[in-house]
Amino acid sequence: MSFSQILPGQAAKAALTIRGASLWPGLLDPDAQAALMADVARIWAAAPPRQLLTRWNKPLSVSMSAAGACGWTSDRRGYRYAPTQDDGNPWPPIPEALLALWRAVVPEAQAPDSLLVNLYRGRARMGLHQDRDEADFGQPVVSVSLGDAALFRIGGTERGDPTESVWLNSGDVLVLAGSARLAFHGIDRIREGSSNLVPGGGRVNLTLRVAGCG
Ligand SMILES: O=C(O)CCC(=O)C(=O)O
Ligand SMILES: [Fe+2]
Repeated sequence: MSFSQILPGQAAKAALTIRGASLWPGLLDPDAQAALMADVARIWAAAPPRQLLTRWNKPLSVSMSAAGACGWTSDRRGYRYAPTQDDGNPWPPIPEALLALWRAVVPEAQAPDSLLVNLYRGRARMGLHQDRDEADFGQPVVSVSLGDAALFRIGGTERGDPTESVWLNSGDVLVLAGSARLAFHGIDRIREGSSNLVPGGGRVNLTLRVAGCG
């Protein structure tokens, strides 16, 4: 993939901002999206997606997998980054194409040590939340959308702050950094069948973070 040639120029100029978050619509072309989907299939072969339980013993509607030195997980003990899968196996590596994308869009940041792979099907959604299980909020969060479109909502650093919504489409890249790093955000719904990129349908979201385990 040719991120290293295309991206630095584009990454400097192509962003829209929404509540302080940077959005690059369509940064990944269809070939890059298909190659990333093949990377996701390899991650799923080593770490199958599953509906994690919350502290309240309720399953999340999104199915999750992970890659990297640690993987975000949830169970009755709460949310955390785990150094291995439940069966003790290591998480698969973060795909090289995503590491290259990270370097292109957030060149000043430390390398990511964790990738969360979210699968949304049917009525899956993600309630408004902050990403705050990481060690250093000075490091950004980079998220890539693949497959069906999703209605993304973002507000401020207080739960009651006003929010704005935008449809995220396949190939879009979003960065939460600076004042938006701790912004509340979530996914209200997906538009099922709006893409056929994901085998079996739905939407995949890839979120790269510096958890602090690398
Ligand atoms: O699916 C998305 O676009 C957002 C996912 C997210 O916010 C998260 O996994 O923390
Ligand atoms: Fe999040």
